[in-house]
Amino acid sequence: MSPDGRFGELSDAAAGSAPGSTPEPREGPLAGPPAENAIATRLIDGKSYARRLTDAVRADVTRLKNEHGLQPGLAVVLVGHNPASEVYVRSKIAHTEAAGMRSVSHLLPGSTTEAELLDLVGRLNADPAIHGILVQLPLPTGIDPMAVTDAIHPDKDVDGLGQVNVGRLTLGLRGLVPCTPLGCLMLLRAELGTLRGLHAVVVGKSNLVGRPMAQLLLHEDCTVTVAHLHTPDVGALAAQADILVVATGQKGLVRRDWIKPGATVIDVGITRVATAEGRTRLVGDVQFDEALGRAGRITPVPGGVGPMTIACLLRNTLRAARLSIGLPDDEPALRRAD
Ligand SMILES: Nc1nc2c(c(=O)[nH]1)N[C@@H](CN(C=O)c1ccc(C(=O)N[C@@H](CCC(=O)O)C(=O)O)cc1)CN2
Ligand SMILES: [Mg+2]
Repeated sequence: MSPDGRFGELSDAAAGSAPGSTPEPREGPLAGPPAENAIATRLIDGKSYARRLTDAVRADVTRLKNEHGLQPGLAVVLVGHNPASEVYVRSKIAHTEAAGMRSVSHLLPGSTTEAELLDLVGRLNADPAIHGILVQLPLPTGIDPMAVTDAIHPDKDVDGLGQVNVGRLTLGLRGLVPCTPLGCLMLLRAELGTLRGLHAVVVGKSNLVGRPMAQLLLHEDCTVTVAHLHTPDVGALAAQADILVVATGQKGLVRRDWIKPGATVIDVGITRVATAEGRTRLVGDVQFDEALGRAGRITPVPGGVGPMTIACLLRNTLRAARLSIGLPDDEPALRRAD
């Protein structure tokens, strides 16, 4: 982000807002209102934002190949058989290839040891054709995720989870930012324009989402409250939020009275549940039907935050490749915390 707190040109364009401007209310799907005087809740179409970001990345990849003979390469590592992780990894590989990047995948058995995984990461660190390395989480028990994410070279750490990139984000220095919170921020900026002065409540304190999300919102000059499942009366805190980001993995945690009327709600949770018809469907951490008519804007599940995670992964990989040959960073530095 630039000194005025905005993302660079690509991110702004992809997320649909002109640099420095507050976007006009735009047309989009409106849900509700279920009752008179209720708010017409706007659904934030993450799929559409992600498509635009992915298109922009694909165009930049073509330019990078034509002008510099460089094809960005992403290595994805999956250990063991977790059905959800297998879906995400397949999707990452397909999107990487569709963006014109080189995709390398390592699908390892659940019996893989931490030492074997660290050895693979070391080889990928040394491979000049690989610009981004991603180890899919969660890892099987017995492998320390911190040790593995931290073994990835900081310049190839496209998940932004290693100590160096976490430190850079905290200090407001340029670095690679975790994909899901980066995607949430792009959605928020595109929908709301400046976030300065807004009260953001982040429910969830994971290294993957909650903590980096809070840091990003602080850099936007939000007042940030971080709550989690052990926070007493978390609903009353949430109800003070102009921006409510929920990333707990507790399906349906957020009820209607947790939402300040008109607030923007970003639902990061994804849980697969069985339906009465014997099928399955995905639900978020927010009781979606209760949020309609109450929230000003909300990300649906599916089709909200999830697609932005993969689009931001492509964006981070492109950035890592450009930086590897000394091209200027098109993502301006984060604002430094005072
Ligand atoms: N190393 C990482 N591991 C994990 C990450 C991550 O960012 N890095 N995030 C999640 C899983 N994830 C990507 O890995 C991910 C989750 C969800 C989606 C997504 O597009 N969801 C869709 C629905 C997909 C479906 O039908 O199942 C949506 O919400 O619309 C993409 C990526 C944990 N692990
Ligand atoms: Mg999630």
